[in-house]
Amino acid sequence: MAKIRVYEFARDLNMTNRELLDRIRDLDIDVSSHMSSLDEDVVAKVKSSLFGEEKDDQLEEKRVRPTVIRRRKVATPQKAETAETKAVSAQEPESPPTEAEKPAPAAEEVDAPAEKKPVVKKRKAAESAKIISKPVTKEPDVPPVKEEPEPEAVAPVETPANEPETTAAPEPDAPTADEKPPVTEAAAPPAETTDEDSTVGEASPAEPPVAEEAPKPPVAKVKKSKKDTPAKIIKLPTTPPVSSLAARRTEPAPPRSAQTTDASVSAKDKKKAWRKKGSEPGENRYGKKKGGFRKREIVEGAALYSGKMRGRKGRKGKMKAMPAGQKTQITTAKAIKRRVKVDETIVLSELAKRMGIKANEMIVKLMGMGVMATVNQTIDYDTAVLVAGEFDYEVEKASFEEEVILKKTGEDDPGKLVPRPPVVTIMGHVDHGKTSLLDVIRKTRVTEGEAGGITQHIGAYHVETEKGVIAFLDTPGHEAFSAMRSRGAKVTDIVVLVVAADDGVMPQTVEAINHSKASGVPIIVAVNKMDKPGADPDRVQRELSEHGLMSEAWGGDAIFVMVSAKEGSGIDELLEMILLQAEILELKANPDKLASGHVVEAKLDSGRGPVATVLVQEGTLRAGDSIVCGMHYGKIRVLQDDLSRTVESAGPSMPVEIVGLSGVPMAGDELVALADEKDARQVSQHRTQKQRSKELAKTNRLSLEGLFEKMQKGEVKDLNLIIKADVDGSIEALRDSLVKLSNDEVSINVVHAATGTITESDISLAAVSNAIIIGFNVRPNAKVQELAAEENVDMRFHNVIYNVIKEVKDAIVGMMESVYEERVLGRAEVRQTFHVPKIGTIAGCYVTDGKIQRGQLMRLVRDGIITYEGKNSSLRRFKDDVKEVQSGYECGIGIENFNDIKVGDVIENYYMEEIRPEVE
Ligand SMILES: Nc1nc2c(ncn2[C@@H]2O[C@H](COP(=O)(O)OP(=O)(O)OP(=O)(O)O)[C@@H](O)[C@H]2O)c(=O)[nH]1
Repeated sequence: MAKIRVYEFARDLNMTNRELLDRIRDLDIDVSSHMSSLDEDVVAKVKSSLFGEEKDDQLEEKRVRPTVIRRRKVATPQKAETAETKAVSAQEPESPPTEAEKPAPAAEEVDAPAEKKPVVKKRKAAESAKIISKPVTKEPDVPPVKEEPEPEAVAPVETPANEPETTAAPEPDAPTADEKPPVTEAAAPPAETTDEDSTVGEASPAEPPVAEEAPKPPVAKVKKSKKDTPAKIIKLPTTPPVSSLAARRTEPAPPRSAQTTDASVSAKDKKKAWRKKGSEPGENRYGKKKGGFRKREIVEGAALYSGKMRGRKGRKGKMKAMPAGQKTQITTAKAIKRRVKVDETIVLSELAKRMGIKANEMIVKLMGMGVMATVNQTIDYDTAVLVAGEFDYEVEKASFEEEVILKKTGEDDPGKLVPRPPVVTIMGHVDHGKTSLLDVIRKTRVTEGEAGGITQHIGAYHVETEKGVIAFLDTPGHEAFSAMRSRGAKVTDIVVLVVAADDGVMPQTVEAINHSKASGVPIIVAVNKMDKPGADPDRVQRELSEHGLMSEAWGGDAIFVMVSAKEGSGIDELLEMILLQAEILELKANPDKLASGHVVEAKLDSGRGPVATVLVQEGTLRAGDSIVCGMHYGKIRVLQDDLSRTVESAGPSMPVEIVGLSGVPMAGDELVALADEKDARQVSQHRTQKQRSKELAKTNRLSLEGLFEKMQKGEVKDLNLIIKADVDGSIEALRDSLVKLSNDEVSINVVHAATGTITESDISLAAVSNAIIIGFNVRPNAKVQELAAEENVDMRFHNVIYNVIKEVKDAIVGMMESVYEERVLGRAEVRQTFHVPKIGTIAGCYVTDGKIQRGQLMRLVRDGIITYEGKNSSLRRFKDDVKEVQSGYECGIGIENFNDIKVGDVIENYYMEEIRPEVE
């Protein structure tokens, strides 16, 4: 045998280097360190000395696990009987005296405290009796055991200095079968219990004498031995992983010398000892199935941190292996995922977001493609396709599921179709008597209430005649309303063309004929004003025949009816002809489904919010229905017929006014009722978004193209207009007639047109686009007026379309007559109203700005809309009549011939100043 180094020898003997060195030095052999080499004879000498000593000691072995047996030198009982042990025994009256004397409990002391040490450390030895009970009470499965406390009680004895080394000792010694007290056996917890459990269970049986263990060197040494003999320690599965960790944390290791030295004890003896513990070979020493033991292993050192054993402690303390963390992989989206859906336009940032790339990258790419775009800029579909292609993305045209949501069904089942009333549109030239004719039919006097005597917007009426029901659409007669008229024709079944017998065919008459023909709508000619002396029906027939309308009397198929709205003659015949024509048309609809129809007119009502006149074409519209109407949606709160009577439902061909929309729709917008309000909102939101993106894209394009155009045109000037009106119909009328005024020198553009009052954003837009604002039947508030003055924005207010057109026309041709410009004196807010008998309503006001003068012109503005224009009839402070009231004061204002004053209204006081045109 060659020389062997001390540490190798110690490892073979399962001893610590220090222990072995001590042994060797005890034999008077000179060794300097664990690295010293030992000769064969020295090794033999040491061995003999060691074996000789072992013979004195009892060798105790304990099978802790099926595969693990712990061996320990057992000290003599006399040595184990320390004073402390006795004390502990004395404190336990239940303990049989024999047990106290037994060496076994003392032997436990060596190991058992290892787990309990933290408790022991905190308390003095004198308190050990109290501490003793703790581990037992902690374990619900374990009944009070006399033996339990012993390890704790003894612990301080063994490590008087409370050295952490002792605490780190995790291995409870295996008691022999003989020594194990019966009580402990009964109380012993199952092997699967926690470390503490096992410690308690294993600690209770009789253990080898402590004497030899007690004076053992500090654990620091043992720790070294542990390091020196890693392989063997790993083989000992007694200590669960957590204990191993604890041992590592508390640097010094438990005294293991006994075990390590016993490692050489034959397996035969171990088995023998084991069999005594368990009644059956398949059971552990507690008679329990031993399956749980197999799973426990001691893991120490690097193994603890290896991926194999890394993991968390599962239920019952088992270590669950967890896969080692994987390196982050950069993946490329699948081809199917590299598709984005884009509407007609998309905001750049949104596209970048959908593609999962940075907006900056996209901007750079676009710049490379010659497109300058910012993050919030809208790009059209084609650009989106190109830029997405650069990033390997495909762009699909998003066909929003609007159709799916709206569930547009095809043809109705013929069995469900029932006859419906005809929808008749009355068309004709200005002042040929359309409204008068309808008046007679409806037997009302609508004409009188209209501003300027011209119909401003489409009205829809439901007329019940003796022969049947007819729905009438009263389209405005002015040329400006052509667009709306053509829209009206789409929902129209029959057109009644009114031609004044004394005037004959005029431009709008021809236009009406063309619209009707284009829509394929049959025409019934009503030759009106037959009562007039100059009436010449033959002339009308002749002129109309030139436009393809040949009367039956003249051998054609066009129906001509001679009427007089003034006298009411020929009306019945006209209605008869309409119903006859309707019969030929076989007009049918299915009333048993959700309604759909078109908006005839819409406005913002100060009290009711957005109000739309709709003509139901199919199905039945009911109060409470969820609807989507153009870009708006809502739930119908109120349904009213043309006579303002609340109705529950409206069937096909029934015009009704609806309240409950989120905004004011446009005339001609389609209305669809949906089963779910959520769907309605979704469709509306989608439409709004689409519209916004369209406008944004348009604005961007326009600015560039406009610049180019300007350069091309050279001297040509643009007149930009912003139109704000109370109702949509007026906007269309104004837009059409104003744009038509464009000539070679001036190009008129409507940059923005919307319903509602003039807002601050309108002023901003006018400022940047150098536009003139035309307010039709609307008034801005004081703040907006101030802003307009600041920005030098010209605002023009009118309530007759003709006047607007004339003003603009005159301005273009440079023939402006002296104009009267209004000068606002001041405004007062209505805070209270009083009714004074014989006088009417008096508004209790507070003058907010300027001053109010008696007898001056005034207008009543409610929610930005002009409700009334007239004069203030009275002005009082307290009971005195005054000429004027300055701002900051309260006053009472009476309005001439007007009593419908409400709290919150604003009274605007003004006068007209004549402005002479400047002579160039
Ligand atoms: N003598 C006579 N006058 C009529 C008759 N019908 C209408 N008028 C008059 O003709 C004028 C115009 O009538 P409206 O009904 O307003 O004509 P309109 O076509 O509706 O006009 P717009 O709304 O501007 O398109 C009014 O002064 C009526 O009194 C009629 O049968 N006989």
